Amino acid sequence: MSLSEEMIQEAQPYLIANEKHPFVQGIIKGQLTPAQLQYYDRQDIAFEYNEVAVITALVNASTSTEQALLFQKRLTLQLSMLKDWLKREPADGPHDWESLKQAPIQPINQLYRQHMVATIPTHSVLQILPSFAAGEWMYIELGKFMETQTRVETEPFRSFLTLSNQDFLGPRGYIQQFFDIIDHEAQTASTQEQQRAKATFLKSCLLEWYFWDAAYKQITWENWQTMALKGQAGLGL
Ligand SMILES: Cc1ncc(C[n+]2csc(CCO)c2C)c(N)n1
Repeated sequence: MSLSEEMIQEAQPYLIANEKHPFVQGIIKGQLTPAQLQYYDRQDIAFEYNEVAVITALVNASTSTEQALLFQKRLTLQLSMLKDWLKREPADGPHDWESLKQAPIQPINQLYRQHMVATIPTHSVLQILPSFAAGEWMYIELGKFMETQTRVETEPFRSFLTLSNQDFLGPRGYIQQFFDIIDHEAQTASTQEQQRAKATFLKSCLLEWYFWDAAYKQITWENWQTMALKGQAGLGL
């Protein structure tokens, strides 16, 4: 079994957990509050800007010009998707990049972002790519799952986790090309390096679950602070 096949196989329990998360179920049933949706939106735009740094690092760490061009193409797509996203004006007012810069990065988002950027100093495609590819893989798989569900057809739920851009899919789609690169790089890596890459992939899958959870519960530094200073024990969020 190739390294990417091992990653995908071992990530299955995380995929199922993500499918079952009340936020994902809430998208299906159209049962999320504007505050939950707004929290997700703000945190996710900031998350995707952080991905720009990770994709840029992949361009730099590429082991062939072909790889560099693929990552560069993915980087351009990321920036154009972000541009479209920022252009949208949700009901609660415009969210241009200037005002988003003021939005605080909340705890789980910070943890996930730092997990990803921590791979950058390795200068290794095998270490950096799984941190990023896992999130992309998870969204693609959740998109396929959504197609099997009878879901609410009103916005904003209808477009959420809906596979629209075909560039991600198929044998020449981004995700398959990323897995092919992981397997190519694994050929010249030690067992320890391969295991580390897999652990990074799985940790991103776990943090995907916590990203939904943070939005569902609207976890902020402020309510963390309140809980701590009130002296309450446990994860009672
Ligand atoms: C928490 C979180 N994880 C991963 C992504 C990445 N992502 C989700 S959809 C998409 C484009 C493909 O449909 C990409 C890159 C994200 N935005 N938020």
